Amino acid sequence: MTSKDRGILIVLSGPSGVGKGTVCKALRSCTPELIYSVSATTREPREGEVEGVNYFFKSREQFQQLIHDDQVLEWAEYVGNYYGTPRKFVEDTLNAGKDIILEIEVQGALKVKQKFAEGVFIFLLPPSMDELENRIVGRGTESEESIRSRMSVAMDEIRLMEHYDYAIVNDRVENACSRIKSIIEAEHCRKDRVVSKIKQWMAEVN
Ligand SMILES: Nc1ncnc2c1ncn2[C@@H]1O[C@H](COP(=O)(O)OP(=O)(O)OP(=O)(O)O)[C@@H](O)[C@H]1O
Ligand SMILES: Nc1nc2c(ncn2[C@@H]2O[C@H](COP(=O)(O)O)[C@@H](O)[C@H]2O)c(=O)[nH]1
Repeated sequence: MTSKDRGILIVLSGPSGVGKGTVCKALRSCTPELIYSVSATTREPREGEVEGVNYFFKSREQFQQLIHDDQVLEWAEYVGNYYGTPRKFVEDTLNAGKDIILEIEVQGALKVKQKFAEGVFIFLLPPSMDELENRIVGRGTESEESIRSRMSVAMDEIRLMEHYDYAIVNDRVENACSRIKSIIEAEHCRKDRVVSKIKQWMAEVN
């Protein structure tokens, strides 16, 4: 397998509450071949969250050890907690030729971009800032303080949108999901990815 036959790394970012998790869930149900990267975090589990499904929940000491052992591809401190992407799972998935999606905040996404410039970086936007706040509040998982912090970080995150390849408004989940699906399909048809496969076939024929 040539390096070009690796899977595609897709990074989905956007402010807290915009709907990344909801859109990802919809995407995964209609694209079962797409692999989802489960992050590690030091934040407390929310009601219903399951270890290894939503996150790998860690103490701060355990998380610092992961960083020390170079086991995270990227990490960031967000509203008082650490979040990071386990490195090996991502690398193994890509090497197996499968596509993987990371649902992460902006600082981490920019670190991934430095390492995987060929990745596909998608920014999810709310229809308006009022709607963003409605969604965070409506989810009912955050304290007043957490909502304030997340809304204030959201403005800084949106300012960094220019570093992304695509920007999608999450007006309706089905629309956002089908736009992301189209992006992934188009990325599979990028000339450089296809040309490397053709070259491989030609080398095998000769
Ligand atoms: N298109 C949409 N229209 C209306 N509500 C939505 C839409 N997308 C998501 N929501 C709702 O908004 C809330 C936040 O969504 P979700 O938890 O997926 O956001 P998130 O970006 O993953 O947040 P976080 O980064 O904090 O994990 C949820 O209650 C979800 O049901
Ligand atoms: N840099 C990273 N950010 C991550 C990762 N996993 C999740 N996140 C982002 O953190 C915020 C808050 O998440 P929440 O579950 O507490 O609401 C959100 O933007 C997530 O996308 C990660 O591995 N690295």
